[in-house]
Amino acid sequence: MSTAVASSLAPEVPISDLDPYADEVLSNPYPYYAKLRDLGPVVWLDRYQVYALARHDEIHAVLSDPHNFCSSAGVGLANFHTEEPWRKPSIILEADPPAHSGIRKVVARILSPANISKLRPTFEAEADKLVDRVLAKGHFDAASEFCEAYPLKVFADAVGLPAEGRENLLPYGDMVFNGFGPINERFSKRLESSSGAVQWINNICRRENLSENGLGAQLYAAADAGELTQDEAGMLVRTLLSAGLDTTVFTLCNALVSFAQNPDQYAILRSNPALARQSVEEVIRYEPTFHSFYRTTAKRVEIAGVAMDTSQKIVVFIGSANRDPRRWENPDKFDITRRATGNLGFGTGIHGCAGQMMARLEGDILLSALARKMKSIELTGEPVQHYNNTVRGYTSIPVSTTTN
Ligand SMILES: CCOc1cccc(C(=O)O)c1
Repeated sequence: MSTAVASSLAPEVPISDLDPYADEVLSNPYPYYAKLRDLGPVVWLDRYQVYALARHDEIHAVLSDPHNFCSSAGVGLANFHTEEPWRKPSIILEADPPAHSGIRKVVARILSPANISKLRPTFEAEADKLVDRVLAKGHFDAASEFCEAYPLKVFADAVGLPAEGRENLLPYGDMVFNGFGPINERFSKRLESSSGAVQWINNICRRENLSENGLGAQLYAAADAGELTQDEAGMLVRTLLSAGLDTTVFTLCNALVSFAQNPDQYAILRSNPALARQSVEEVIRYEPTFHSFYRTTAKRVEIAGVAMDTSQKIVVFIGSANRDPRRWENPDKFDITRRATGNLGFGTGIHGCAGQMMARLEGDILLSALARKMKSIELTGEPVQHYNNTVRGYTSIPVSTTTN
């Protein structure tokens, strides 16, 4: 049916045979994004039978309009109206108003700056310990020994997880983010190898396995107060563990690689560590962890004059919106002095990332701790890219560093 729709619209909608999930595209998507932007505001991806948006304004408009472009049919390629989800849909990410609103209110309170700022002293102490440890080595893998280690310690502690079993977290997140793309080999291989991780996650989200006063316990306390059911509280702990680890790990990886590849920018941060928070924003714009997400038309609707039928999947390339010259001056330059707020790296609207203040807190604290003690950083080998259908980051970043 969608092909018929597309072919009847074909004169209006440029068709592309791009495979956004091909390794060579994932390794450097930006030239492909530029081609998509130049083709037009709406493009038909023939390979996946979906509409694609690559320009900032149309993406911003779709993400800001949950009534016409819904999330309850899934925010990946799979259309929950016609296919079984591989896991129980998220009650916040894959939900629409009104069901979404009450749930979001509880999560927003628990992840609010007021609530998470209490974590700052602990996050700062852990950042100083980790920075001292890796700088004492001088040569280390900034991905495995630094960018992964920090959220797996501070965020997992904040949620209230026990120390053992955390090796399941990144593989589980990798599966979740692969699951927003096609059921390709990358996803199927991860699904086969991670059944243990799925069991572990489902078990660890249970109230009795979490610490007394962590973010997980606060979700169950909201259930005790009648704001959620106990089941919903458990599902939201799963949300925290699905969305809050791989994303911050890769954001920190992208920050370290961006600074190592732009030493002039690191020198600016070094001269003023208070710029750490602003530089996190520029990292999220320049090298967002999230690259693509989907919405589904909830009725017959038009974008940029293109008429779409209901239940049509639309992929929005967030990584392209953040490099759109129609919105950003010199978009391909990593520039921590620019005002990067308002970029779409955390999405926007009612589904804007609920954990963005947590991500900023971790990035701000770890990068300023680094900037105070590390004089320089340089790559001693090619960073090893992590290939995933939705998120971009690294699994290995060999570096050498000098201190004050
Ligand atoms: C914007 C990222 O939000 C996410 C990502 C992955 C899983 C979930 C969830 O709610 O389980 C949420």
